[in-house]
Amino acid sequence: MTPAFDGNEVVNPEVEGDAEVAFEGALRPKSLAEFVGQRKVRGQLQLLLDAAAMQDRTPDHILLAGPPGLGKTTLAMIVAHETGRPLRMTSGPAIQHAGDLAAVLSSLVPGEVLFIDEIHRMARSAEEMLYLAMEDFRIDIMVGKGAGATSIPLDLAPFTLVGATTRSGLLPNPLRDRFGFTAHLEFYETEELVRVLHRAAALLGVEIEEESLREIASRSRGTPRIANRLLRRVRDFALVAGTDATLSAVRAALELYDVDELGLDRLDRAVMTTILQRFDGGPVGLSTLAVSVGEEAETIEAVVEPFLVRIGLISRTPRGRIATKAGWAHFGLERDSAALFGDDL
Ligand SMILES: Nc1ncnc2c1ncn2[C@@H]1O[C@H](COP(=O)(O)OP(=O)(O)OP(=O)(O)O)[C@@H](O)[C@H]1O
Repeated sequence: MTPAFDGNEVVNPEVEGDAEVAFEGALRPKSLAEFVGQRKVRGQLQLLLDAAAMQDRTPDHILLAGPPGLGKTTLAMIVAHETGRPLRMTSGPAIQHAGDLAAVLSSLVPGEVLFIDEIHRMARSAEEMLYLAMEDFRIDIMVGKGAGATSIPLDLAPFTLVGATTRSGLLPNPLRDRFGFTAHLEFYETEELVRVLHRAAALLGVEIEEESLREIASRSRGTPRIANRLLRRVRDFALVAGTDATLSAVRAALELYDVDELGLDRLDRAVMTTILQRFDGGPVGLSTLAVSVGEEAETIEAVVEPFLVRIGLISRTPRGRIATKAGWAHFGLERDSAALFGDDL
């Protein structure tokens, strides 16, 4: 279900209207050479694809792990494009029974790239079927029930599985072990996002100055998807205001959309102020935090936390999340004096 538009869709990777999806599709790089950043992963992937091509076989299965919007779907598409094979896309939540997976696997053509997004959310029974499929390109189809049940082996066409997950820790070891290569995607540096934005601005025909691109990049939570969306919001802002996309237009647009100088959005700030004020800096457990801000624990863990940890505003401890010195400072608070500020920062 697509949540209602609340003016914050620009920085919430969970919200995707049709226009946003079409926009993303148009901006996706088609080859590894066009893919910005993630230098190490690109090199590793290139080697894997080249070796498979030299031996005329399907590339090993690939697991892509990392927060939303860093390019997992894009990389899956690139694997298909670079190998010249068709791509089949599905997602963990769509595979609720082993039969759902059997239907997909049995219809793959030789060499096809199968992309399973959110692979950690697949049904357990399907996971077990996938082990055999990944290893031996074979599945066992169960026919009948109870004492009369028999399993019929079915050979599959060789395929490359590309799995994507925001929570690789949730994948069972037997599944994780069957991937020949796991790529951990990292948040992007500002300079890399500037390159992503240059490319997007050229493709969208947006005229924008270098310093404006840099400002957008530095406030994009290290995430290309967010950078591209902010660019679109800035373009809209400049269009409606009848100005160029100058630095001051960028700042005004980002202020309008509640994106602060570090790129924190409304949910990031809600999490931070809850830790700082309601729990006096923590430690606070994930589920308590999720209830307090009215958001799913999974969203907090996969979307909000990785970035707050990366920029050093919180740290994760066995007892829960705690605000760091920098976290207190960013909100103009100090631990001892925090209690004086009440709940409405
Ligand atoms: N390295 C990159 N260079 C240029 N553009 C990128 C790069 N990575 C991602 N993008 C752009 O960011 C957008 C989001 O990327 P993508 O959908 O691949 O992310 P994702 O990791 O699959 O996210 P999710 O897990 O939420 O599906 C796309 O429009 C894509 O063009």
